[in-house]
Amino acid sequence: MSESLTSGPMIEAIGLSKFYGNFAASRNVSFSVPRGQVAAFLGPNGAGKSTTMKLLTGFLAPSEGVAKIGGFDVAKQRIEAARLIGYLPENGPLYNEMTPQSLLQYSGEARGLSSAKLRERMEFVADKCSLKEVWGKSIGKLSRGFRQRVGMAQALLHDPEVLILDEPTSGLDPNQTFQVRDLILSLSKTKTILLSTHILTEVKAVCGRVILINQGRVILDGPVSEMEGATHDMEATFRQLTGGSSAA
Ligand SMILES: Nc1ncnc2c1ncn2[C@@H]1O[C@H](COP(=O)(O)OP(=O)(O)OP(=O)(O)O)[C@@H](O)[C@H]1O
Repeated sequence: MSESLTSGPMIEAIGLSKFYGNFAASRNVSFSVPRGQVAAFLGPNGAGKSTTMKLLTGFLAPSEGVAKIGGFDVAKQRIEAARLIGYLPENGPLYNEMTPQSLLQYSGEARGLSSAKLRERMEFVADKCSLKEVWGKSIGKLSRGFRQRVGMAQALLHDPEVLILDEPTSGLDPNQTFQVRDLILSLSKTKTILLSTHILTEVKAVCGRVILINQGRVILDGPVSEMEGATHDMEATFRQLTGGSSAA
Protein backbone atom coordinates (compact mmCIF):
# COMPACT_ATOMS: atom_id res chain seq x y z
CA MET A 1 0.00 0.00 0.00
CA SER A 2 1.67 3.23 -1.07
CA GLU A 3 -1.11 5.82 -1.10
CA SER A 4 -2.85 7.37 1.85
CA LEU A 5 -6.31 6.19 2.75
CA THR A 6 -9.07 8.04 0.98
CA SER A 7 -11.38 7.58 3.95
CA GLY A 8 -10.74 7.15 7.65
CA PRO A 9 -8.92 9.48 9.98
CA MET A 10 -5.78 11.28 8.78
CA ILE A 11 -4.28 11.66 12.27
CA GLU A 12 -4.69 8.94 14.90
CA ALA A 13 -3.26 8.66 18.39
CA ILE A 14 -4.06 5.20 19.75
CA GLY A 15 -3.22 4.79 23.43
CA LEU A 16 0.00 6.81 23.15
CA SER A 17 2.15 7.08 26.25
CA LYS A 18 5.64 8.42 26.79
CA PHE A 19 7.38 7.71 30.07
CA TYR A 20 10.56 9.32 31.36
CA GLY A 21 11.35 7.03 34.26
CA ASN A 22 8.14 7.00 36.29
CA PHE A 23 6.96 10.31 34.86
CA ALA A 24 4.38 10.18 32.05
CA ALA A 25 4.71 13.13 29.66
CA SER A 26 1.82 11.60 27.63
CA ARG A 27 -0.50 9.06 29.19
CA ASN A 28 -2.77 6.79 27.11
CA VAL A 29 -3.59 9.58 24.66
CA SER A 30 -6.20 8.63 22.05
CA PHE A 31 -7.92 10.82 19.49
CA SER A 32 -8.38 10.96 15.76
CA VAL A 33 -8.69 13.83 13.32
CA PRO A 34 -10.70 13.23 10.13
CA ARG A 35 -9.56 14.46 6.73
CA GLY A 36 -10.05 18.19 6.27
CA GLN A 37 -10.48 19.08 9.94
CA VAL A 38 -8.48 21.73 11.81
CA ALA A 39 -8.12 20.62 15.43
CA ALA A 40 -6.65 22.71 18.23
CA PHE A 41 -4.41 20.93 20.71
CA LEU A 42 -4.60 22.86 23.96
CA GLY A 43 -3.22 22.50 27.45
CA PRO A 44 -1.19 24.34 30.08
CA ASN A 45 2.61 24.48 29.98
CA GLY A 46 4.05 21.01 30.40
CA ALA A 47 0.73 19.25 29.66
CA GLY A 48 2.27 17.01 27.00
CA LYS A 49 1.32 18.73 23.73
CA SER A 50 4.80 18.83 22.18
CA THR A 51 5.54 15.30 23.37
CA THR A 52 2.35 13.97 21.77
CA MET A 53 3.09 15.87 18.54
CA LYS A 54 6.58 14.35 18.44
CA LEU A 55 5.02 10.89 18.91
CA LEU A 56 2.55 11.58 16.09
CA THR A 57 5.30 12.67 13.70
CA GLY A 58 7.65 9.81 14.57
CA PHE A 59 10.29 12.14 16.04
CA LEU A 60 9.92 10.33 19.36
CA ALA A 61 9.19 6.63 19.90
CA PRO A 62 6.21 5.93 22.18
CA SER A 63 6.57 3.82 25.33
CA GLU A 64 3.12 2.46 24.52
CA GLY A 65 0.57 2.87 21.74
CA VAL A 66 0.54 3.58 18.04
CA ALA A 67 0.51 6.77 15.96
CA LYS A 68 -0.96 6.68 12.47
CA ILE A 69 -0.94 9.26 9.71
CA GLY A 70 -3.20 8.63 6.73
CA GLY A 71 -3.57 5.09 8.03
CA PHE A 72 0.22 4.51 8.07
CA ASP A 73 1.87 3.48 11.32
CA VAL A 74 4.58 6.14 11.84
CA ALA A 75 6.91 3.59 13.50
CA LYS A 76 6.50 0.75 11.00
CA GLN A 77 5.69 2.66 7.77
CA ARG A 78 7.93 5.65 8.36
CA ILE A 79 8.51 6.67 4.76
CA GLU A 80 4.84 6.53 3.72
CA ALA A 81 3.79 8.44 6.85
CA ALA A 82 6.60 11.03 6.53
CA ARG A 83 5.51 11.87 2.97
CA LEU A 84 2.14 12.95 4.32
CA ILE A 85 3.39 15.02 7.26
CA GLY A 86 4.46 18.63 7.45
CA TYR A 87 5.75 19.28 10.98
CA LEU A 88 6.55 22.59 12.60
CA PRO A 89 8.46 21.75 15.79
CA GLU A 90 8.10 24.00 18.82
CA ASN A 91 11.47 25.69 18.44
CA GLY A 92 11.53 26.02 14.67
CA PRO A 93 14.45 25.01 12.43
CA LEU A 94 17.73 24.13 14.17
CA TYR A 95 20.09 24.72 11.25
CA ASN A 96 21.42 28.10 12.32
CA GLU A 97 24.23 28.30 9.77
CA MET A 98 21.96 27.71 6.80
CA THR A 99 19.90 30.38 5.05
CA PRO A 100 16.16 29.92 4.39
CA GLN A 101 17.04 29.33 0.75
CA SER A 102 19.71 26.68 1.42
CA LEU A 103 17.59 24.94 4.09
CA LEU A 104 14.57 24.69 1.80
CA GLN A 105 16.74 23.57 -1.12
CA TYR A 106 18.30 20.88 1.10
CA SER A 107 14.93 19.78 2.56
CA GLY A 108 13.32 19.56 -0.87
CA GLU A 109 16.21 17.51 -2.28
CA ALA A 110 16.13 15.21 0.75
CA ARG A 111 12.43 14.67 0.11
CA GLY A 112 13.14 13.79 -3.50
CA LEU A 113 11.33 16.72 -5.16
CA SER A 114 12.34 17.23 -8.81
CA SER A 115 14.27 20.44 -9.44
CA ALA A 116 11.34 22.02 -11.33
CA LYS A 117 8.86 21.09 -8.57
CA LEU A 118 11.27 22.27 -5.88
CA ARG A 119 11.72 25.65 -7.61
CA GLU A 120 7.96 26.06 -7.83
CA ARG A 121 7.41 25.06 -4.17
CA MET A 122 10.25 27.29 -2.91
CA GLU A 123 8.70 30.24 -4.72
CA PHE A 124 5.28 29.36 -3.24
CA VAL A 125 6.41 28.97 0.39
CA ALA A 126 8.72 32.02 0.24
CA ASP A 127 5.74 34.06 -0.85
CA LYS A 128 3.18 32.50 1.54
CA CYS A 129 5.52 32.78 4.55
CA SER A 130 6.86 36.24 3.53
CA LEU A 131 10.50 35.14 3.52
CA LYS A 132 11.87 37.06 0.54
CA GLU A 133 13.62 39.76 2.61
CA VAL A 134 15.58 37.21 4.67
CA TRP A 135 16.11 34.67 1.89
CA GLY A 136 19.92 34.82 2.01
CA LYS A 137 20.47 35.50 5.74
CA SER A 138 21.66 32.93 8.29
CA ILE A 139 18.72 31.41 10.16
CA GLY A 140 20.61 31.85 13.45
CA LYS A 141 20.60 35.63 12.94
CA LEU A 142 16.88 35.92 12.25
CA SER A 143 14.27 37.15 14.72
CA ARG A 144 12.06 34.54 16.38
CA GLY A 145 9.16 35.51 14.12
CA PHE A 146 11.19 34.96 10.96
CA ARG A 147 12.61 31.68 12.27
CA GLN A 148 9.07 30.54 12.93
CA ARG A 149 8.13 31.39 9.36
CA VAL A 150 11.15 29.47 8.01
CA GLY A 151 9.90 26.47 10.03
CA MET A 152 6.44 26.93 8.57
CA ALA A 153 7.89 27.10 5.04
CA GLN A 154 9.85 23.91 5.65
CA ALA A 155 6.68 22.17 6.90
CA LEU A 156 4.75 23.21 3.78
CA LEU A 157 7.49 22.62 1.22
CA HIS A 158 6.46 19.15 -0.01
CA ASP A 159 2.76 20.11 0.00
CA PRO A 160 1.84 17.51 2.64
CA GLU A 161 -1.75 16.45 3.32
CA VAL A 162 -1.33 16.63 7.09
CA LEU A 163 0.12 19.55 9.06
CA ILE A 164 1.20 19.20 12.67
CA LEU A 165 2.03 22.67 13.89
CA ASP A 166 3.44 23.24 17.36
CA GLU A 167 2.56 26.82 18.32
CA PRO A 168 2.74 28.26 14.78
CA THR A 169 2.10 31.85 15.90
CA SER A 170 4.43 31.85 18.89
CA GLY A 171 6.82 34.81 18.72
CA LEU A 172 5.02 36.57 15.89
CA ASP A 173 3.91 40.19 16.00
CA PRO A 174 0.18 40.91 15.46
CA ASN A 175 0.63 41.47 11.70
CA GLN A 176 2.55 38.23 11.25
CA THR A 177 0.08 36.39 13.50
CA PHE A 178 -2.73 37.57 11.26
CA GLN A 179 -0.82 36.41 8.15
CA VAL A 180 -0.08 32.96 9.59
CA ARG A 181 -3.70 32.52 10.73
CA ASP A 182 -4.82 33.55 7.28
CA LEU A 183 -2.40 31.04 5.77
CA ILE A 184 -3.71 28.27 8.06
CA LEU A 185 -7.28 29.17 7.11
CA SER A 186 -6.46 28.93 3.42
CA LEU A 187 -4.60 25.63 3.99
CA SER A 188 -7.56 24.27 5.95
CA LYS A 189 -9.55 24.02 2.72
CA THR A 190 -7.37 21.14 1.54
CA LYS A 191 -5.35 19.89 4.54
CA THR A 192 -5.88 18.13 7.84
CA ILE A 193 -4.31 20.19 10.61
CA LEU A 194 -3.46 19.68 14.28
CA LEU A 195 -2.13 22.84 15.87
CA SER A 196 -1.14 23.67 19.39
CA THR A 197 -1.54 27.16 20.75
CA HIS A 198 -1.94 29.10 23.98
CA ILE A 199 -3.96 31.79 22.25
CA LEU A 200 -7.59 30.84 22.71
CA THR A 201 -8.95 33.49 20.31
CA GLU A 202 -6.88 31.74 17.64
CA VAL A 203 -8.82 28.55 18.29
CA LYS A 204 -12.12 30.25 17.46
CA ALA A 205 -10.60 31.87 14.39
CA VAL A 206 -9.24 28.74 12.74
CA CYS A 207 -10.33 25.51 14.45
CA GLY A 208 -13.50 23.44 14.39
CA ARG A 209 -12.49 21.12 17.16
CA VAL A 210 -10.62 21.20 20.46
CA ILE A 211 -8.54 18.50 22.12
CA LEU A 212 -7.54 19.57 25.63
CA ILE A 213 -4.74 17.77 27.45
CA ASN A 214 -3.65 18.12 31.07
CA GLN A 215 -0.90 16.24 32.90
CA GLY A 216 -0.46 13.98 29.88
CA ARG A 217 -4.14 12.97 29.57
CA VAL A 218 -6.87 14.09 27.18
CA ILE A 219 -9.56 15.73 29.32
CA LEU A 220 -11.83 17.22 26.64
CA ASP A 221 -12.33 16.39 22.98
CA GLY A 222 -15.14 18.04 21.09
CA PRO A 223 -16.35 20.98 19.03
CA VAL A 224 -15.17 24.49 19.93
CA SER A 225 -18.64 25.15 21.41
CA GLU A 226 -17.94 22.52 24.08
CA MET A 227 -14.83 24.43 25.16
CA GLU A 228 -16.76 27.71 25.19
CA GLY A 229 -19.38 26.19 27.51
CA ALA A 230 -22.61 27.89 28.53
CA THR A 231 -20.73 31.06 29.45
CA HIS A 232 -19.05 31.32 26.01
CA ASP A 233 -15.82 31.83 27.90
CA MET A 234 -13.05 29.52 26.71
CA GLU A 235 -10.52 30.83 29.17
CA ALA A 236 -12.84 30.11 32.10
CA THR A 237 -13.42 26.54 30.86
CA PHE A 238 -9.68 26.09 30.32
CA ARG A 239 -8.90 27.26 33.86
CA GLN A 240 -11.68 25.19 35.37
CA LEU A 241 -10.67 21.96 33.60
CA THR A 242 -6.92 22.32 34.06
CA GLY A 243 -7.04 23.41 37.68
CA GLY A 244 -5.79 26.89 36.86
CA SER A 245 -2.21 25.89 37.56
CA SER A 246 0.83 24.95 35.49
CA ALA A 247 1.80 21.28 35.27
CA ALA A 248 5.48 22.00 34.55
N1 LIG B 1 13.29 14.42 27.53
C1 LIG B 1 12.54 14.61 28.62
N2 LIG B 1 12.89 14.10 29.81
C2 LIG B 1 12.12 14.28 30.91
N3 LIG B 1 10.97 14.98 30.93
C3 LIG B 1 10.58 15.53 29.76
C4 LIG B 1 11.33 15.38 28.55
N4 LIG B 1 10.67 16.03 27.55
C5 LIG B 1 9.57 16.57 28.11
N5 LIG B 1 9.52 16.27 29.43
C6 LIG B 1 8.48 16.69 30.38
O1 LIG B 1 7.24 16.22 29.89
C7 LIG B 1 6.21 17.15 30.21
C8 LIG B 1 5.46 17.51 28.95
O2 LIG B 1 6.30 18.35 28.15
P1 LIG B 1 5.80 18.96 26.76
O3 LIG B 1 6.94 19.72 26.18
O4 LIG B 1 5.20 17.87 25.94
O5 LIG B 1 4.64 19.94 27.24
P2 LIG B 1 3.82 21.04 26.42
O6 LIG B 1 2.37 20.79 26.70
O7 LIG B 1 4.24 21.06 24.99
O8 LIG B 1 4.26 22.38 27.15
P3 LIG B 1 4.45 23.91 26.60
O9 LIG B 1 3.06 24.46 26.45
O10 LIG B 1 5.18 24.56 27.72
O11 LIG B 1 5.23 23.85 25.33
C9 LIG B 1 6.88 18.34 30.89
O12 LIG B 1 6.74 18.20 32.29
C10 LIG B 1 8.33 18.20 30.46
O13 LIG B 1 9.20 18.75 31.43
